[in-house]
Amino acid sequence: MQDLLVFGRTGQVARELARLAPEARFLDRDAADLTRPDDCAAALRAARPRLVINAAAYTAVDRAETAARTASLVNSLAPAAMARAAADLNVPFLHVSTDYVFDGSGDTPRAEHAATNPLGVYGATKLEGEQGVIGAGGQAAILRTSWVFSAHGSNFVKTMLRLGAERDEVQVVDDQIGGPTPAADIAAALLAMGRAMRDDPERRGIYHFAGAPDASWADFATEIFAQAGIACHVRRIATADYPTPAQRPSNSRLDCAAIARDFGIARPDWRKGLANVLARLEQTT
Ligand SMILES: NC(=O)C1=CN([C@@H]2O[C@H](COP(=O)(O)OP(=O)(O)OC[C@H]3O[C@@H](n4cnc5c(N)ncnc54)[C@H](OP(=O)(O)O)[C@@H]3O)[C@@H](O)[C@H]2O)C=CC1
Ligand SMILES: Cc1cn([C@H]2C[C@H](O)[C@@H](COP(=O)(O)OP(=O)(O)O[C@H]3O[C@@H](C)C(=O)[C@@H](O)[C@H]3O)O2)c(=O)[nH]c1=O
Ligand SMILES: [Mg+2]
Repeated sequence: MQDLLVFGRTGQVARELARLAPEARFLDRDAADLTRPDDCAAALRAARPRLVINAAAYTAVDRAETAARTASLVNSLAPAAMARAAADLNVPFLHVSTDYVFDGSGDTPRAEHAATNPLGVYGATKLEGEQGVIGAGGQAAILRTSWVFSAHGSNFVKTMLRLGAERDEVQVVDDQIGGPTPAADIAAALLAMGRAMRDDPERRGIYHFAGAPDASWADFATEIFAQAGIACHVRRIATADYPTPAQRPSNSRLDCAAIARDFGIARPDWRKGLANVLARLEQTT
């Protein structure tokens, strides 16, 4: 895609965007540091893009609990500043957000308009980012996704492959349910949305997008070991038996009907995405 500007270069989603749209411009931390929101706005204005995607974020959920100031700059103030600059230039702005804006109560999938109530600093700063992006008043869309994995960066698949090689058993929570989502499918969805937004200035708003079928982290771990041929037993435990600094939502199910209706984008089967990621990891090791 021509004249596409992406904030982020090294992250999971950014790397998959680079595979699908190598001609785009990618700004890494040196080119645009999100702890400096004004610099990000200036970089956006200087690039004169026709479409902007923000794929950078502070994603260390537990560390965010004691780094609220940095998380707020990166996840809230920088995206808001980018969205205002994009609105001034009259170019569409796409932003990525998370299931962690919800508190995870209940056991049914949440739609876009469902009440938010983040449980931790990461989710709270991502929610403020959403509000800043929408509040900028331009043509903006937010893709809320969940449980992202890919061959790059740090994610649950790579953690399980590492632990599975070291141990006979891992203990994994079985009472948090959500949709694991391949970063490659997120990148494809963002590019499709971006094209549609450039063609139709009315297209904007919040959309949910997650892999199917919904699963627990223990289900996810079990499938990772099965596909990778690793003999490691998954002991299913309760969240209460896996204490972490930040609380995670129990119910991360996202209702993805709106993106299917408005953009024709269906939930991808994460088990196929997992096979692709394992094949790519196999090639590189
Ligand atoms: N990972 C997940 O499970 C989920 C992620 N999301 C959202 O999806 C989006 C993409 O996430 P994902 O690809 O997983 O992210 P990663 O954690 O893989 O990468 C984060 C990216 O943000 C960059 N970044 C962090 N801080 C700064 C900074 N101060 N200045 C510039 N760049 C910075 C990192 O750069 P560097 O390499 O220099 O640190 C890196 O490129 C984010 O908005 C995230 O909130 C939503 C749901 C789930
Ligand atoms: C490593 C490990 C984790 N767990 C649990 C902890 C947690 O509840 C769950 C997943 O662990 P993670 O550390 O990968 O989870 P986390 O980093 O919280 O993942 C989240 O990242 C942010 C950026 C998002 O936006 C979310 O959608 C989600 O993907 O599994 C175990 O039960 N056993 C283990 O051995
Ligand atoms: Mg993590």
